[in-house]
Amino acid sequence: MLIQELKCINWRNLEKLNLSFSNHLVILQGKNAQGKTNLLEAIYFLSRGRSFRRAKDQEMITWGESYSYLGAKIDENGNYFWKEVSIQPGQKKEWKLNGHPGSGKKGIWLVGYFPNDHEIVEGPPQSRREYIDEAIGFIYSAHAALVSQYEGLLSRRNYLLREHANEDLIETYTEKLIHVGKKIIQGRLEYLRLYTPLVKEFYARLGINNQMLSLRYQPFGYHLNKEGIIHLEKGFEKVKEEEREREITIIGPHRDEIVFEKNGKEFRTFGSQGEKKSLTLSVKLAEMSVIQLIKKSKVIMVFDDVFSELDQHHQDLLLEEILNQGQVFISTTRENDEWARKRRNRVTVLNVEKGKILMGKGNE
Ligand SMILES: Nc1ncnc2c1ncn2[C@@H]1O[C@H](COP(=O)(O)OP(=O)(O)OP(=O)(O)O)[C@@H](O)[C@H]1O
Repeated sequence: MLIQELKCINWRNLEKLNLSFSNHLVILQGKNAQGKTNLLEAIYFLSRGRSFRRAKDQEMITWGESYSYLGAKIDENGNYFWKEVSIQPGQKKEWKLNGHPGSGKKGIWLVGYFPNDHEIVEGPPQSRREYIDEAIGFIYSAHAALVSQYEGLLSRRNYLLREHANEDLIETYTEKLIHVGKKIIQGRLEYLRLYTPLVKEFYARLGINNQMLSLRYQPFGYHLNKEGIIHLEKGFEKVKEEEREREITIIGPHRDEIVFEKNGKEFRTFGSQGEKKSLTLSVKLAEMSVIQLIKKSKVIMVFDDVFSELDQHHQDLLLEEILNQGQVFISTTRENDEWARKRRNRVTVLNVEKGKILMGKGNE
């Protein structure tokens, strides 16, 4: 899958853009605050239907303007389609596929890396749960629907516990929560079976190969045996009194943890900045690989400010890794990049300056 053309009108600080991409690797080079991230955000938005910044849609509109537009021509193994979105204040964003109304989530397989993704490794358990559920939900919309159903049930059950509601009614919600919760846990376990070896492989390939990296699913307050049997019912029985006392749902997939360890020590606490960055990148590259395996399509990747915290050796390893993948957009403040110059037949360098995109020196 490739973005062949990209059009932006009134997208954050970007001037009206009409870009076409011939190379698989596009490097957006520029000083701080020029619009590099805004361009990556536009590409991400077209694929995932929202900003990676979790910003409101209206924030995308250039200050002082009344609408925003994005459009991309996508090449999917020789089949072409256009995906477009328009945003206007006070209205729902409008998606079009080949000129017809469509869904924002359909069509473009993409994985993004942005600096706030370090939360996946260093953040609280919730960051990892949200990340995994979103990664699965991007491939299987049924998983996203289950997560949203679970959140609704959880909120209702917590309300009933707070209100000391009728026991039968609470139990009805316990059953529903267990039913949906098990499906979510099963989905996560299945995903992790495919995903874990890939994370380890990329982590080693990015140059950190003298460490035993492990990734495990840690259930909270219930037993999960080796065959993947989920004993949520017994778990709920055990915490019944405590739940009534604390007036909140204590166990379930909303409390589980996905633990990354290096040599048996938790990564979150013991990883160096560089190691954490390499792990976050491995996590994203593995996500890309899973999509490729399942969807049988090359995945577009966007990497924002990817080089900071990595030494030259690890930067080069990453670039070599990336060059073997699908279409990749990278933003960097590195100027006149030696690496890109050496490979200019395979790399397009674009300079981003005050919202304008200019052909970079590496292409001359
Ligand atoms: N809706 C908007 N309208 C106009 N400008 C905006 C809007 N939203 C953000 N900006 C501005 O866009 C500018 C560029 O932001 P961007 O995050 O793309 O920078 P960047 O080139 O990635 O820089 P850095 O290297 O510092 O991350 C910022 O100065 C920001 O204030």
